[in-house]
Amino acid sequence: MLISRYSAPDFNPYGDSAPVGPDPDWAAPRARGPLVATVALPGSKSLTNRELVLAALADGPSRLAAPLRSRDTTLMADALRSLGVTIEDVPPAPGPAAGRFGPDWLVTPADELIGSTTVDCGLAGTVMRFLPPVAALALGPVVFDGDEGARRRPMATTISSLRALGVDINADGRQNLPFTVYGSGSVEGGEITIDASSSSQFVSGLLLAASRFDRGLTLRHEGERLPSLPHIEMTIAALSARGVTVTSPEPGVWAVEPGPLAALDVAIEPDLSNAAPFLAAALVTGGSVTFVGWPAHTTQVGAHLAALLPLFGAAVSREGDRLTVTGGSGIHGVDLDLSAGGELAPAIVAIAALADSPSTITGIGHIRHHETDRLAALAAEINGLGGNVTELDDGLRIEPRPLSGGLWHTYHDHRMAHAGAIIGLAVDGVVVEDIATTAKTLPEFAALWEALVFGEPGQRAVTSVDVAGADVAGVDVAGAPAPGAPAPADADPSTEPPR
Ligand SMILES: O=C(O)C1=C[C@@H](OP(=O)(O)O)[C@@H](O)[C@H](O)C1
Ligand SMILES: C=C(OP(=O)(O)O)C(=O)O
Repeated sequence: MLISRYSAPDFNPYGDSAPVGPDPDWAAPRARGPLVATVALPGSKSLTNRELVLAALADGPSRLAAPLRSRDTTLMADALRSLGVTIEDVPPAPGPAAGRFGPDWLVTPADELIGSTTVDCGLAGTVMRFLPPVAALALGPVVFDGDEGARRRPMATTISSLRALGVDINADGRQNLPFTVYGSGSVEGGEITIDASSSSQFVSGLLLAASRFDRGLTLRHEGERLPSLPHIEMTIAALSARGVTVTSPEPGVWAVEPGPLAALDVAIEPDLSNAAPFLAAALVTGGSVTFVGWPAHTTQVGAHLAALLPLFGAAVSREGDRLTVTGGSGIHGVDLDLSAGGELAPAIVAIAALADSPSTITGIGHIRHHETDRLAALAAEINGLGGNVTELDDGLRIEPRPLSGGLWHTYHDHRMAHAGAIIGLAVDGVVVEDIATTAKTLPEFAALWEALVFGEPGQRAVTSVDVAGADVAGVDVAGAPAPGAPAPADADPSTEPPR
């Protein structure tokens, strides 16, 4: 049965006496037993923002089915519109996800990209690193700026690489936002060497636009590390699907042939990185969470969760497009190199903080440059609840300790909010600051999480956040633990930090 309890804007899960409305501080719901639920989530941020850029540079209109509607993707769409691209809501195309995630986006490229505009990057790495190469193809100046936190994110490689390609940029001596790209309508292209140690997005941003450069691009990375390789593979796969020839003659080198980008209708996969907190809930509460819409093949790094969560003690099974994570044998510490999937780190570290033995997560020095310094933020917040987390140069050492409630700061970071919610499942009195920050990639997060924890068995909670009448995302709450599921977290010392 469909119910709309959680879609009511003034729904208050804490009872009639508690305040309703946009309280920025959110009492993270505590699980009183194993959570058993089925979850469906909206589209991937990384896929939506790549396909928006590629569709804008293509040789004809492209339809994006089930795109993510969130702050990061709205900023991308608005920025492309201001460069002259038309992006309209259209009725969903027939297909398995038709209408489930609201209207499709129809992207019609401009005859000529126009500058003389300002791009608000918000805090979106994909907007600030993917769009300057596109702006270089426009005619006229394009100013790039963003949130205060965005002005701290590294941009030196974007600035220097475009300059090496002959593009005029005025950054007033800064290596960060704001800066102005003076697009001349074309980029000659050629061969350049960059250092993408602090973000794979520098590579993806150049590759996405490179087939539109007169001579294409040969890009070489030279630096101490190259994080988030799956995201670069996602870029290459998206380009190949549109007929662009991309090769990687050796690790850290990519060559993009000049030529047209084909128009293409694309169905956006659900966001598997945003699945992390929901799947973690199964592990933390000894319950069972099924994610519906898990792609058979994907370049999303969130797919690694199916291999990562068993390292902590979860059982993972798969039937068609349903991936089920079941907890119950406790949570065990892990030693893990997470360089391929730094964006999964906040959820992974939150799980590790509730484990029965220490964990060391390495290979993630670059996440100091994400929405916030995630190594410092995770250490500060877990330690603030009584934990024992030590910052390493490129990671964290987590020695689980009994945790107690308190304010969990989020630093404008959606995944810090997810991490606080995970810990709040097992610890009384965790209050997550500024839960609205989750709108960066999943505006429905709090509603879905409340449905997961407070939902009445057998009922379905849906949210319809920004598309009237659309079933944007949902949680089905099951009546009983899955067969073989363990006792409630309250009764399981391994998931219940003592206090
Ligand atoms: O290209 C992308 O869509 C992304 C690449 C990664 O960036 P980093 O390489 O900076 O970690 C990832 O963490 C980010 O969430 C999204
Ligand atoms: C690092 C992230 O975002 P961004 O795309 O802004 O870099 C993230 O979503 O975890």
